[in-house]
Amino acid sequence: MRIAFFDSGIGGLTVLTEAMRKLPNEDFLYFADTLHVPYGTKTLPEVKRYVEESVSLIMQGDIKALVVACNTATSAAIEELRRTYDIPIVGMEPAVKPAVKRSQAAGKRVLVFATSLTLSLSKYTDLVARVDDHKVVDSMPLPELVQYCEQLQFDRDEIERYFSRKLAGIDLSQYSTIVLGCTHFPYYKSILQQILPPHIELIDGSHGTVERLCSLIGSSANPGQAFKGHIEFKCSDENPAYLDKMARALDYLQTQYSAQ
Ligand SMILES: N[C@@H](CCC(=O)O)C(=O)O
Repeated sequence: MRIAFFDSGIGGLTVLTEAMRKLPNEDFLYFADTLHVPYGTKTLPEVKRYVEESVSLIMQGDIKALVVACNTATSAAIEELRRTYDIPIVGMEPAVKPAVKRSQAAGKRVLVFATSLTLSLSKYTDLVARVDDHKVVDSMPLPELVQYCEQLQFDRDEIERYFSRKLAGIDLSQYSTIVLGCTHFPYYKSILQQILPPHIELIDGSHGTVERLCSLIGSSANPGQAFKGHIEFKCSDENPAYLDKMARALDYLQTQYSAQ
């Protein structure tokens, strides 16, 4: 039986990469909803429907656990999925709580990057209301970064120009922590580390999500071993070129990891 990963596109591969390191003996199915990517600029009813359709296809296979490796899909539909299927389902949400803790120790603010839909939904606004006692959390949607990522645009100069535009007018010295609240964004971790002031720490949810997966499937993390499992890639429009893109994106992430 395999563990399924699901995202609108290639974003969830950032979480799969972490799972391959921690669970090197598992087999995985990775499903991208290429018919409807991006999710983050669509409406809640649309995304709910796309997630339900995708997950019903995924569940036709021999699946022992599902990772919704997408903050937007999690915010929109995780409760419904958990009501419908009785296998372990792990979702993702922007890592606001640990970010607030770290920023308070430094006396600084937190900036959350996510999709427009994630930032507008109650799952996120309730989370911020719960943990942001001192009103230090600011949020910024980065829809273009999802598009760049889907085009495998990893050119440092291009991305640097994009962030200069986005962050113009923001005093980064006030921030200690940036939360990457969309699974497409960790592709840009090393570029961001080069272009942001060095005191800013980037955090994302991959590590916590895979820890949660390990505990739900009763498997202890086994890092350090080479990955020996099998990965099947699928996408909703069944485009062979996209399957190839997923393989290239996964290679890119593995190069990034091994360079760290
Ligand atoms: N992977 C993204 C979804 C991006 C999109 O489809 O707009 C997330 O974690 O939110």
